[in-house]
Amino acid sequence: MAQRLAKHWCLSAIRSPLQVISFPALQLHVSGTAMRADQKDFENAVTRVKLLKDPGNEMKLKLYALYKQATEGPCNVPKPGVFNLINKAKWDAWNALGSLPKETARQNYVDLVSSLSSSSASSSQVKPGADKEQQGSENLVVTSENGITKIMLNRPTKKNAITTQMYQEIILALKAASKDDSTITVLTGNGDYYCSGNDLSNFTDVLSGEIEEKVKSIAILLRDFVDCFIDFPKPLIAVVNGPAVGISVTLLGLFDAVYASDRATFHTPFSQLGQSPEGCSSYIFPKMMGPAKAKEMLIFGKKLTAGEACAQGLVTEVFPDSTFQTEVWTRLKAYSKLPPNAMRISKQIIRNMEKEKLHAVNAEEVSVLQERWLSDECINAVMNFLSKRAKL
Ligand SMILES: CCCC/C=C/CC(=O)SCCNC(=O)CCNC(=O)[C@H](O)C(C)(C)COP(=O)(O)OP(=O)(O)OC[C@H]1O[C@@H](n2cnc3c(N)ncnc32)[C@H](O)[C@@H]1OP(=O)(O)O
Repeated sequence: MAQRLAKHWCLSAIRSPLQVISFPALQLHVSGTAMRADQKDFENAVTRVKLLKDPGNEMKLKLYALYKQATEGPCNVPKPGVFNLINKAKWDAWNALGSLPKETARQNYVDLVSSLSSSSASSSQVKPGADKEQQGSENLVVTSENGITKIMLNRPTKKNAITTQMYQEIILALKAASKDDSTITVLTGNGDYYCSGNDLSNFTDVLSGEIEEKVKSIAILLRDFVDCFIDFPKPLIAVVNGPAVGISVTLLGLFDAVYASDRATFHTPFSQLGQSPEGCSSYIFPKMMGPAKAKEMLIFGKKLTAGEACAQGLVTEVFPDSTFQTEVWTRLKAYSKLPPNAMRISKQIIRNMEKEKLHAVNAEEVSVLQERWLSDECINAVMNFLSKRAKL
């Protein structure tokens, strides 16, 4: 079974030989360690490493070598043949560690993952108080100006589909925005789409035997991601500039205002994808729009127009596309001048009634999804989407 799943999810591993080096391999020899890493630290680092921005092949080899040394000790397997490029590179890296003790390798692995995590974090943070500060990455542009922090999905050629790296960057951007001196935070998309949801390639960069681990790390990421929206302390506004799909729709229930262009549509094709709802929508949508309308969306995948979404309470207000940006940003500038503490406190008093419940719903949705991602229904639906687009 595991082999069959891995075969399905493995498509994207067929590019350059070193691209298929798997992430638990990511290790480097770092000396001068202050604290000893225990087995739990090591396991956490193994989980975290899969969520990092791709650090490049050289670093992946270092991580691989340290991982092998930490778990199996010195390399004593036969050297792969000269044409077996990937395995030979991995063997060379492991063998180069000689008789490094397992504990040292484990510590070095943990230290290296920490250093990679913090450099990836600092590269996407908005500095408090920045005026028109531009941060983030190519795919996520974060700016802060006139009391408004704007987080913009910037992958228009892929309809702003969210990669695992972008989930992490959004978490960091929200954490930074919660502490900066802006009064409101806005999430929007660049191009004709607001967001096409989860990037369906997120599961494909795995090697045989790694699918369960990968799914587990994505589940942790999803839970942290949604938790950030539940806990976000300031007014959070979605500027829905075009169609929205999947998780970008379900999350809207956690925003404080949702302004939509009349070109926007709202689509949650979970059953079609063999998946199930997330973003606390299984709880918020029925409360917001009544069970009948919520089930039409979440079970049957009915796509709503902006007007319909507004009538169901998912959208605050719809604007003509031709004047959307001007009208919405004028409105937001006015809101950003309201007393920030009063807004935070009002948000808090509303959210606190339900916070615990929302965290519990999030945990339950993620646990169900984790199983769904391993189901034939889900694998077949995602493979179907990806294979239609595969360029040979
Ligand atoms: C880690 C936590 C996981 C949380 C789980 C969340 C659940 C979800 O979000 S489920 C929703 C997943 N999203 C989808 O099912 C949408 C899939 N995309 C589409 O159906 C269509 O692309 C579209 C209706 C959004 C747009 O169709 P259109 O004909 O206008 O454009 P395309 O040619 O199809 O797309 C352009 C380009 O973008 C790529 N792309 C679009 N959406 C995604 C996506 N979700 N994942 C990966 N790639 C996507 C598409 O493949 C095209 O790429 P190429 O130009 O390279 O072929």
